[in-house]
Amino acid sequence: MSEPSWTVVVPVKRLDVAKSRLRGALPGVPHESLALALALDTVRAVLACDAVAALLVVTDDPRVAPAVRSAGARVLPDVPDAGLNAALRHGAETAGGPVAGLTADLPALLPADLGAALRAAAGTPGVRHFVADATGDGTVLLAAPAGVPLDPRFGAGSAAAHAASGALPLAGGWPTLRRDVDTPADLAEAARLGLGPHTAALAAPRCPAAAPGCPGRVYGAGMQGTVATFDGATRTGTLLLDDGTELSFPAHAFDASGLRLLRLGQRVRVDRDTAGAIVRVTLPTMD
Ligand SMILES: Nc1nc2c(ncn2[C@@H]2O[C@H](COP(=O)(O)OP(=O)(O)OP(=O)(O)O)[C@@H](O)[C@H]2O)c(=O)[nH]1
Ligand SMILES: C=C(OP(=O)(O)O)C(=O)O
Repeated sequence: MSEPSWTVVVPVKRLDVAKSRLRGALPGVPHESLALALALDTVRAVLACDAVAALLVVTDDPRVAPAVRSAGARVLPDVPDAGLNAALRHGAETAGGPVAGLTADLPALLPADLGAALRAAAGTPGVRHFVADATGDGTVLLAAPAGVPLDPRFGAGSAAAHAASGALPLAGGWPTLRRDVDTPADLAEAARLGLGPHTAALAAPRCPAAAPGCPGRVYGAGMQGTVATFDGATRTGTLLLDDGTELSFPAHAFDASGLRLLRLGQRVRVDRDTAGAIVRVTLPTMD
């Protein structure tokens, strides 16, 4: 485990105008509540990441600010209120030290994926690094070492823009980091990876039939699968569920099992809470 050193800057647009391509994705859910849930699940993962020293959320939204503040973030006003890159520059100038800009639409983000990317970004000193989104066109993370301006170029085609500006792409898999959510199809993909509790709480009740691809798909107590990967250092891993989907599990879900390790191929049961968050990965025979 490395020293936490990064300040992460997360810009959050005013909820009434944010995530316009997602409008109506969850019938019956107010759009602002969905946009807020995406941001809160992103923030939750950032704050749980062992490579992160501080989180700055740049926002003027009256619901976002108190919610992220009580989660442990520092809130900065959206100065100069000139879009995403201006907000990121404002946060980065306030930060000092190594700083990373991260989008607020990563509801499946696992702290281990973010931590691995930040550690990789520290690999080439003096250079900015970025992580492209799942399509390869956009950017989810831009990281600058101490003393190097963040110089963000988010927006359409930002992966190419960041590369052209001298930033190096990071090649790790990190599926939960690369899964930004702009459209209903993206939300279904994020659900396949495992939604954070805020988004799952909104999505789950809308999908009682647990249809494949449904954004709210939830595996209830008793869902079984086998261990596909397990990292003893982070206590996280992935499962291959019996319905053929892959599911990442966080450290606290492993810790709740009382087990000392998981073996690849081992059969396990997944317990989730009513909001859909994975609370325990355990042996099928254990209560
Ligand atoms: N503070 C701040 N954040 C912004 C602004 N514009 C975009 N963002 C944030 O930047 C990130 C990436 O933006 P997009 O994915 O394009 O999100 P969006 O503009 O809300 O979504 P669309 O309306 O669908 O384009 C999200 O975390 C947004 O909340 C802005 O003007 N100010
Ligand atoms: C802001 C970006 O795009 P999107 O709207 O696809 O999240 C980006 O990828 O830089």
